[in-house]
Amino acid sequence: MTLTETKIEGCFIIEPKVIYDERGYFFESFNAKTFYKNTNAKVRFVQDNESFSSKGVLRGLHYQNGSYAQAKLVRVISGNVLDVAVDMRRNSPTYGHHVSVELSCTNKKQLFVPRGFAHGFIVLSDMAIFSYKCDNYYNKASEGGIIYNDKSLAIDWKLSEDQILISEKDLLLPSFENSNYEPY
Ligand SMILES: Cc1cn([C@H]2C[C@H](O)[C@@H](COP(=O)(O)OP(=O)(O)O[C@H]3O[C@H](C)C(=O)[C@H](O)[C@H]3O)O2)c(=O)[nH]c1=O
Repeated sequence: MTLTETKIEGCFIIEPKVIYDERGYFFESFNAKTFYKNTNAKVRFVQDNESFSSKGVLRGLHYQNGSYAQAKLVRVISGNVLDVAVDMRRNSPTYGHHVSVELSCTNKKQLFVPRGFAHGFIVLSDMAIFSYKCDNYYNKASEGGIIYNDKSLAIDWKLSEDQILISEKDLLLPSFENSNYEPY
């Protein structure tokens, strides 16, 4: 397993060691000892999520506020997505900056998104199964987010506007400047 810290401190790209043989492949999708040793992240994952989405579906940009903030370890089991994490930590030197990385069943890359980030992804393949670990439970009342096409963030989602499929809820999310983000 190799871990590479991104330009945003605390946000890591993880590439597992894949073992191929005549039957197919095997890799450890999570190993606590390696993960904690290499990220020094003080997280204890308590919830796994999985979602299925068709091409063009954009889920995000979401976070949970305050004490319900979630760190996430995200990966793609099938398909190919562009995954995006936006630094919402006002005291961070990379406040308002984002990381975007293609995660796919082919590259088997994972992204560790610490607490204090808005997170989302867009499906670039015909479909995608997205699987991730969270270090805090879902809490609907604490949900927040920012609109995907916020001008100040200028995220390149790779697909054209007419290809993007987004929920009514996500279309109503506020701009980055007007977000309701509460520090954890
Ligand atoms: C997140 C979540 C949702 N739900 C229920 C609530 C709704 O009835 C249904 C779909 O929820 P939602 O539309 O919020 O799902 P996504 O748009 O995929 O939300 C996720 O999108 C981006 C990618 C994220 O990083 C977050 O994990 C999460 O906000 O699942 C649950 O029961 N538990 C949960 O942990």
